[in-house]
Amino acid sequence: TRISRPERILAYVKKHAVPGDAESVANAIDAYCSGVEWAMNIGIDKGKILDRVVSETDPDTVLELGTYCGYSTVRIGKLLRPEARLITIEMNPDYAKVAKQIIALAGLDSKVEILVGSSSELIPQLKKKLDIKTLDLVFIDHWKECYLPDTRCLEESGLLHKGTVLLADNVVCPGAPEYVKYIRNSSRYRSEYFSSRLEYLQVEDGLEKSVFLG
Ligand SMILES: Cc1ncnc2c1ncn2[C@@H]1O[C@H](/C=C/CNC(=O)c2cc(-c3ccc(F)cc3)cc(O)c2O)C[C@H]1O
Ligand SMILES: [Mg+2]
Repeated sequence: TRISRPERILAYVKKHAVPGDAESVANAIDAYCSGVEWAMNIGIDKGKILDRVVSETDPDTVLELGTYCGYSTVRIGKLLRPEARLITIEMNPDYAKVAKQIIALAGLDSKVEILVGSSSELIPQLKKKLDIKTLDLVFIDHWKECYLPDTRCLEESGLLHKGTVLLADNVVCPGAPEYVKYIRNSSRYRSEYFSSRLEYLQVEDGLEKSVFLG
């Protein structure tokens, strides 16, 4: 069988990116997905909103749900302070294998830890296994029907503090209606919608930023 789309992306990044240069890795993935074949990375337009939220939050500890090829992992990782940590959870071992190489190529492996498994199983273990107290930023970009149950799990695991930022991709396309309904109606969050476009296309999509109020 042909190599997978993530492996085709990895091959292109190996050929076109500069090792240790995270920006060139993200640019190579964007060039491939704009010019050769679409992939479900957050992309350039929503990526700029992600960059702004990460920079404004200036987090010590970040959790990402849904690594895929590691594109947003690299975009976030390159903005973090040296002592900050980014934990990213990916249930598909083949995707995790590609992401690990892309993150290493970007020179970010010292800041990033990839956990292979289901978020619903791993979130309750984060405090014990990874000595994490609380999370400053959570980027949510995995299966859309998992956004809400995992957010509830983060709350119940005591991983959110007053001011923790949740940033969810695809709240318009493909959409995460249960998550949006919950988070916008909850008195425990202050939410804001950032309108943008679906990665590499002219379709509307956007990000929902929600600050946990404790
Ligand atoms: C529960 C759980 N735990 C750990 N990893 C998990 C997990 N659920 C999915 N994952 C992992 O995240 C990744 C999944 C992401 C799901 N993202 C999507 O389905 C997705 C889909 C689109 C899209 C838009 C328009 C279209 F016409 C077609 C597709 C765009 C996007 O930005 C997306 O993130 C890979 C998967 O292995
Ligand atoms: Mg997405």
